[in-house]
Amino acid sequence: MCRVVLVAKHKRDRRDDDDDASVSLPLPPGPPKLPLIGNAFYFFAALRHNPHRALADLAEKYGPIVSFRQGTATSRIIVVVSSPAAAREALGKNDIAVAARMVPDSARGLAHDAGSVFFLPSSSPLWKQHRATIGARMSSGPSRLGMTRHIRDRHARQLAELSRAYSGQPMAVGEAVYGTMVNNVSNILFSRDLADLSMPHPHDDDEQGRSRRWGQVYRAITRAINQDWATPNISDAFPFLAPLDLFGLRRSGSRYMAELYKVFDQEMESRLARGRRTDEEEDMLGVLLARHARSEITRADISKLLADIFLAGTDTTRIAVEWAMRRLLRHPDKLEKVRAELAASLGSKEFVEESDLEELPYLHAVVKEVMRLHPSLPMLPREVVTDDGMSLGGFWVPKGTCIMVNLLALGRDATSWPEPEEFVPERFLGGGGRPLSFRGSDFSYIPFGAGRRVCPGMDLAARFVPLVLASLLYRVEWKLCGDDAMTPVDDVLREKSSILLEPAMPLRAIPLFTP
Ligand code: HEM
Repeated sequence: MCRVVLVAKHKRDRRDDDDDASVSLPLPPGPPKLPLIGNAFYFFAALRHNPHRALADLAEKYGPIVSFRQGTATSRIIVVVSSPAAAREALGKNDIAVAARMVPDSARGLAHDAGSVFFLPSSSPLWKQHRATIGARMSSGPSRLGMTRHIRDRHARQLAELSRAYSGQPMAVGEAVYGTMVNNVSNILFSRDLADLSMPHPHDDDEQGRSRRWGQVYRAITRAINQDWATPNISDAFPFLAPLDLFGLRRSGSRYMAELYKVFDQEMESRLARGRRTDEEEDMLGVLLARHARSEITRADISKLLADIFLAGTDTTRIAVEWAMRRLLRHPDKLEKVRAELAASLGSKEFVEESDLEELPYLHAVVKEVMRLHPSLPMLPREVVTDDGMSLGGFWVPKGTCIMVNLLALGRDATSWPEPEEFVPERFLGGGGRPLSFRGSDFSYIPFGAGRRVCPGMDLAARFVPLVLASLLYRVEWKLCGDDAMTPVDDVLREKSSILLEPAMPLRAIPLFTP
């Protein structure tokens, strides 16, 4: 984009307080800056809890493209994008300019960012190599995801058996689903179940037992890392203080990340010690170790990649299923439609399989509607990397700016979605509905992002989330537990946010097996 033209066009709108005098274009509007501390108060106070909501309030006040600084006039600028048109311009037209992510100081511990598929810029050869490795195992097509279909069927069946075994007793639905997601990802990574998905023993009810059960020990680690990465940090607002790590977030991030690396290191050690079995040659660790043997990747970078995939692929999918169950249990008519579709389509089959999914349009519509209302990753973070910055909605966005696309706001945009707050899966069905895909072409609906940094686990999630949901609902009726049933719906739908957006109230419900 010709900067001179933009300079001329916007010269009269210039905001002197914000930028270098050599850049004569206005920044997007935003909250006023206080003397000395700039926007620091806003950054720390407003963004601490449920930032997507605070940022939606900002959009109400200042429009769909808003800017503020993490601290004083020299701190990093954050630009929040909250409308489909602005998102199209940011992620579609400016795809190359924003093909990187801001690295929070908390992610720099153990130099995680330097080998991370999530944080490396897309110009990095290592990022390209990582994306190719993931693409080879996880994109759709008979030779890729198709090869691991039997593993997903096995895990979905295990979850169905577990909920049937719980018949008549309260079950922590999200915890069981998390264990299923852990096993799905750990099998893609190294062909092994990390979580034990059996019924708990009576002695498991102590603290230790609970953390062992259903992979909860990993959930605690991934949660802590997500929380550290999301917490507004003084080291980011005032980079000259970063070496002191005053909030301790880098130290804490390093500690939890080291625990995750340890899991993958042990897998590598044992495989190197005993040699690969043939069934392991094609899993991600097999491919990476073969590359390591050719000196194409270090062991440290293998751990970083595996940690990223584990972090990105487990709780995101668990959250989607937990929201779907939460919504359906409060909408018995929609729940009944899903169950009726399953019964009609599956007939006398014992368990749902991935091959059944094509015949279940209403189930898919439910999943899409859930991801519209509750995107697991509500704020899509990018960084402007082009030297000249970029123009966005008639504003100037300089290099180094962190762009946050508010996916929650896009999914609830009233100009794109009639009755945006209502749970209406039918809007995604044909015949007057919007049969949208997840592919990121319609910017009112991009739960997996868009452009070159689009989620590489999208095809896997688009298969596994409906399969897991169907496995919970097929031949099982669900009843809310007493407390949950008495809680008003607004409280039940309250959100808790770190990097991810999950139900504040974990779902406990009673399955009733109907043979
Ligand atoms: C419901 C499930 C999921 C949702 C909603 C989700 C959403 C997202 C979003 C919004 C992004 C940012 C995309 C962008 O910047 O344009 C992302 C990135 C990513 N996701 Fe997912 N994701 C899910 C599941 C998965 C799974 C199952 C995996 C892998 C097993 C995965 C791996 C990744 C990775 C590695 C990235 C970083 C890509 C990069 O920066 O190049 N995700 N995801």
